[in-house]
Amino acid sequence: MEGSIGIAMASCSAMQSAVLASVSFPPSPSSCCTNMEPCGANVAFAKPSERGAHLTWTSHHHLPTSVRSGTCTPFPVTCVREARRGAGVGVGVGPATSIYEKRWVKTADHHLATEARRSARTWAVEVEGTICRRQTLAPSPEWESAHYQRVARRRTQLKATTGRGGRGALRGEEEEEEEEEVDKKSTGDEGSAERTEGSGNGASKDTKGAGLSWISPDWLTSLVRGCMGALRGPDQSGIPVANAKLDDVRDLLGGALFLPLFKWMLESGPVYRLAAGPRNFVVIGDPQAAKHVLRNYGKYKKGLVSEVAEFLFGSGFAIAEGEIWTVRRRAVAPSLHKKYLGTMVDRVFGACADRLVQKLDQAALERRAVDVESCFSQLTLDVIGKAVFNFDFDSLQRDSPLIQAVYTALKETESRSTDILPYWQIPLLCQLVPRQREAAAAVALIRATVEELIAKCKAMVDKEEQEQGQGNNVDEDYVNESDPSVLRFLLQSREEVSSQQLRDDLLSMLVAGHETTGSVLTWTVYLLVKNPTTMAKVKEELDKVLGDRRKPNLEDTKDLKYLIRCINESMRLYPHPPILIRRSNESDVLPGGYRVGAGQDIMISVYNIHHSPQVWDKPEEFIPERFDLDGPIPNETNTDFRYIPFSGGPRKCIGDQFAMLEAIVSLAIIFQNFDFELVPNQTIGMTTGATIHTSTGLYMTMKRRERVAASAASEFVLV
Ligand code: HEM
Repeated sequence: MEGSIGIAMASCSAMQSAVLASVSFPPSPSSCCTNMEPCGANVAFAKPSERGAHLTWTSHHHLPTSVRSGTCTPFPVTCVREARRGAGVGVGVGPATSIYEKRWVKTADHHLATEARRSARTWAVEVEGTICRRQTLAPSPEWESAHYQRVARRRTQLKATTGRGGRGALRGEEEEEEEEEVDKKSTGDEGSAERTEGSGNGASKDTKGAGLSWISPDWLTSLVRGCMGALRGPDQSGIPVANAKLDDVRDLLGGALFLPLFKWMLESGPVYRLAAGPRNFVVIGDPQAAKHVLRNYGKYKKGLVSEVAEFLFGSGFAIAEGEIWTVRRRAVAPSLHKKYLGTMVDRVFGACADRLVQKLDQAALERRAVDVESCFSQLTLDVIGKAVFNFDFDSLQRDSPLIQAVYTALKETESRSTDILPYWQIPLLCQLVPRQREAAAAVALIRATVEELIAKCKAMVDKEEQEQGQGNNVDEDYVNESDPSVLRFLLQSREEVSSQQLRDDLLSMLVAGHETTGSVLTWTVYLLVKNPTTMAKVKEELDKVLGDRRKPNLEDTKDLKYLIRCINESMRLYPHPPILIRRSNESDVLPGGYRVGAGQDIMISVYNIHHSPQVWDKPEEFIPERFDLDGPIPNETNTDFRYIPFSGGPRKCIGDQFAMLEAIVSLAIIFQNFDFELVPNQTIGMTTGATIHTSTGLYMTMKRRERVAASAASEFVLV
């Protein structure tokens, strides 16, 4: 029913929660579980060859029992196959030590990786007779583009000198391989014979208009072309169509949705059409077009995102439209006022970060590696629990099923946005499909938790009012001393609101404020640990501004300018969410002359804008100094929408200041206390829920910093 894309997604979403690990070819016994924690549920292997031949297991259930049970017996990789595009599995089969496929597959591990990367094919790994892993290894767009241009140039030269420039003109094994790839790039057909002259790097960019750009060879694009052409006549939009291959789409569905979008931007330009089956998206990677869409909220609504996330957010204002959104945003936004933020800095952010320090302290003593991504997810859940509900999830100390539930639900929203058929609108099917049952259970858990917290707070407010006869008047900067939470503010202000609406609004805050900030912390730490000079500057600033004090206050946060720039730069490189979704209410023309029809689904790829070489110098490099230290904190307005990590326009994030303060305080406290080191030989892949996650965790070891080692005792008390 779902079609191939839906099926790929169903299995992928199940895979996300599965144990992921890296292996090398052949896996070495000594690599097993080194430096990883803990064995069993988090089995990981990290032993790359020098050429990076590690591959990732994506299905826990398919791992051999010995591994699943955590005994970690080394196991043989018996066979590697190539899964051919569109043809299922099973072309070349051979033992891992002598893999062959057609004429070019070599024998040892690094050859496999090189070849797989070069050809961007889908590889499957078979262990004990079971296919464990299937993943496309794509070459980097830069490599790919340079590579194919080089081959095309050489062919042209040869043609000029010898009159022969077609297939077979270049000699030597490697050259033949290159030729074959050029052919595939040009024609989109693996078995095809002659390449089309002049199709160079294989991109089907249409510089003259959309009509020509419908030349995409892939069947999906062709299908859409046919359907749209039949329904609407020739395309007049001026929007080129990305040359999306089925393998690209598989990748897109399996993990990091935003990565192929970036690849296609390099091929097709900053605004292009993605014809993913019957649904098609206009993908925007241009700041001016993004500004136009985000600022004109009347013309562009949330659209698809509201449809696919309704099962989670209900009528919560994060996805609501029209009157409900206007009224509820107006009611909730004032709760995050300046005095409230100061209270959070003093009483919540520092206290929660200090708990993390205690947890890391233990690991440092035991010289144990820790998955800092999980730690930050726990930290931010604890923070948002206190900040919104005055409830202590204490997830840093004990497992909270809520974290997994939030992740499962968000992953489901992402999956729904690219399912070919919205089968999840049929209640009966939802009960039958395991992915839907999991999602429903996750939502039920989140809702029950929020309802319980609201009920408790309501009872408290009623009791106090009975005892003290308090009125309903709430000042603009009202903060209840014993309970400074958003929930308390809202109950005290006695807005007319149904319990269900209140539940959905607070659930919106819980979900929107938890994963996002956790991911910002994760990637900022990652980038800083990878850039020791920058990290040294951060620590120097911390020592200068805070001295021996371990508790930054609201004023201090303004002086931690370099740390703030590091966070800004981290959110440029890793925006959360990387894609914003909108739908046009009416026909419109985007800056650049691109025409969109009414009802057009749109993806604003924040990732594309933030990584575009047309927008940023050295876009792939981590350079906090690119943002002037004495200038304003970068935002959508002062960068003219070149930098939009919190979106822009009326639906901009309401928690931006909250999140920045939380990140500054948490990182300040953590870096005051520890020096971090990356566990070597990890593959840090990316995948998405609503934010960018690592695909296998981010493992680090840490040491107490000398200067604070003596004062390990906590200063903070969580109120
Ligand atoms: C660094 C952390 C955060 C990032 C990167 C972030 C990012 C965003 C972005 C990009 C949007 C707009 C989505 C769109 O335009 O479609 C958004 C909306 C929203 N965010 Fe955040 N957010 C963060 C933290 C928070 C926090 C801590 C809260 C709550 C305390 C929060 C609450 C919300 C809400 C309620 C919305 C929906 C607003 C509306 O539609 O009116 N966010 N966020």
